[in-house]
Amino acid sequence: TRSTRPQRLLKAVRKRATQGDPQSVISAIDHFCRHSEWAMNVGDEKGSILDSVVSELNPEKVLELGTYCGYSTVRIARLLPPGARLITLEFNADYAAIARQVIAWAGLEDKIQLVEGASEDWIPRMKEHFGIETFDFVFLDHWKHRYLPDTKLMEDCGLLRKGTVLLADNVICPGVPDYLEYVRNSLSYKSCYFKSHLEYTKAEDGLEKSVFLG
Ligand SMILES: O=C(NCCCCc1cc2ccncc2s1)c1cc(-c2ccc(F)cc2)cc(O)c1O
Ligand SMILES: [Mg+2]
Repeated sequence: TRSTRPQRLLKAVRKRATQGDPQSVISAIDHFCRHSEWAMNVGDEKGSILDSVVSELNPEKVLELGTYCGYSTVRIARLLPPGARLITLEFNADYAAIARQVIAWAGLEDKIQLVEGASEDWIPRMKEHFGIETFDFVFLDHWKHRYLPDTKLMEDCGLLRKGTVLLADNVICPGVPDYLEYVRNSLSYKSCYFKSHLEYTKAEDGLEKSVFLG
């Protein structure tokens, strides 16, 4: 049967990228998505904004909601200090299987824990299951209708602390109006918008960075 797009993306990584070299994995995926097939990775333009937010924060404990093929997982993990840990949640088992292999090709398995399942099921179990107190950084890139309920769930589960940074992808396209309204009007967040473009296209999109004030 015909291969899937994530399978073809992984094949391009193995063909073009060097094992143990995260930057070459990132470049290989961007090349594949620009020249072969579009895929919903955060991409190189928004990815540079993601890089600068992570580099400035130097987080120890990171949560990513929505792994897909592991592109942003690799982007974030390559910048983390030794001993830092990234937990990434993926609902789709086929995506998770590809992401594990992309992460392994980049040589970043030791920093990353990929968990299969739904955010609403796993967020309440983070503390007891992973021994997590609070997260320093959360990257939201999963179902757009789950950004707001999962943010409230993280608040209720005590997973956010004063200064925790939430960075949300796709706040314009596909768009997350209820989430934006919440983080921009809530007295518990300091929020700002980084204007950019939908990955590999000219359409407007952007990232919203929101600092939890406690
Ligand atoms: O849906 C998107 N991303 C979420 C995939 C949902 C995967 C999930 C992960 C997970 C983990 C835990 N719990 C529950 C879930 S659900 C997405 C879509 C577009 C797009 C933009 C324009 C288009 F024309 C067509 C697609 C662009 C993007 O950057 C995206 O991120
Ligand atoms: Mg996205």
